[in-house]
Amino acid sequence: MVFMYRLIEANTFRLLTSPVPVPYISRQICSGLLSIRKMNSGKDSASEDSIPGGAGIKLRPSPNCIDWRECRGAVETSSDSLGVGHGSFGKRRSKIDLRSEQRSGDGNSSKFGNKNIPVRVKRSKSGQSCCKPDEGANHVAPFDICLSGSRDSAVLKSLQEMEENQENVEHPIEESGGQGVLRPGMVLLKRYISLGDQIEMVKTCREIGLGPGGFYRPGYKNGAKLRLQMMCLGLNWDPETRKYEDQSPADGCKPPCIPREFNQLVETAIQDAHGLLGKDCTLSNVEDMLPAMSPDICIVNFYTTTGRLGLHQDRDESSETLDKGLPVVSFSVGDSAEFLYGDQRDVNKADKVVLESGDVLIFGGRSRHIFHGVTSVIPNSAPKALIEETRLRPGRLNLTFRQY
Ligand SMILES: O=C(O)CCC(=O)C(=O)O
Ligand SMILES: [Fe+2]
Repeated sequence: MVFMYRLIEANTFRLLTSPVPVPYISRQICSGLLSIRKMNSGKDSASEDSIPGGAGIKLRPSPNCIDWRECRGAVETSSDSLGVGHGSFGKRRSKIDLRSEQRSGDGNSSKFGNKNIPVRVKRSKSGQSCCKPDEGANHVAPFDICLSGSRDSAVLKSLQEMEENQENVEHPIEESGGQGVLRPGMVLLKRYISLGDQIEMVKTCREIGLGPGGFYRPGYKNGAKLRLQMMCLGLNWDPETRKYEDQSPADGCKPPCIPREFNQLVETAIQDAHGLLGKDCTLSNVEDMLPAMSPDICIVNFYTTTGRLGLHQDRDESSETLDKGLPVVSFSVGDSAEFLYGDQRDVNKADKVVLESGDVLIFGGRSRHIFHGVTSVIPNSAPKALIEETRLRPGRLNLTFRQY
């Protein structure tokens, strides 16, 4: 009943508008201020399942993005559910201890919050929404990255298939080359995120993703769609304009904030990557190879098992960020994926690595402009306990953090 209400309400609140270029914006939404000044209008051809690059604006992100915990419109978890925000996610590690953590008995621990209690979605007591979507447009309910109901046949089927699959399949960690420096400025931390933190990350993304500025399927004006669901935190990235803006094209809402715990984990991961790079005695300053950064943007993608993303460069951040080579930090959770990367937009010339649940990939410095993409998601490869705890749909959650 509550869920029905939620769906009806979501349909009333969300709308789908085609992304419209906003050359000059000075907008105030929910006390957030952002100014965008158009610098140039360089434009490449946009195609389905690729994210073309092209920096074109100068903007100043506001620290006053929506605090999704206080202002999440129709979505609220009960006080006994997520417990997010009270933990110390990401603070716990200063040394790299990767493969062992996820495999060992305590690998599912999380300081992020209470891990055992399922997410419960209900209407906010206040019914408050920071966002007043426009009226009269198409209404689309946000995409739910988790399946509802523990007895959902899709969950049971997925768990069963996963069990069968994982009995036969060799673990791809060895095939994928393990962790380390993949190329100058590009570091892979295998199984870096503990299972407990992965679980909390899924629950948090699910909760934010069901609220204002949540998951939707991005596309272009010509009707082509990316083969993924997306939600942007901090600032919204628009595939049509390839610009960062202060509202989501799906519902007109201001993007929710990046949870503090996510940013802490990013910072710790960069420090640990520096630790790895520091083992190379010829490097006098690891920051020359891989600069540090403070993320103010997080693009959260969810790929179903047929999802993918064409080769592209991430080059829509500010010229300062790009010139300094401030890294993109990517978290993978759920099913594994084949990730391609290389110097050209050519799949035949690209290198391949399998990104598994818990992996952190960092590319900055001389690798900041690499072409990269996801060619396939490997079905039934997610950790079983993650699916059991979160009911994450078959597929892969990916979070990429950037500094504008
Ligand atoms: O899913 C991934 O691993 C990559 C995502 C990505 O490249 C992006 O969002 O720009
Ligand atoms: Fe990218």
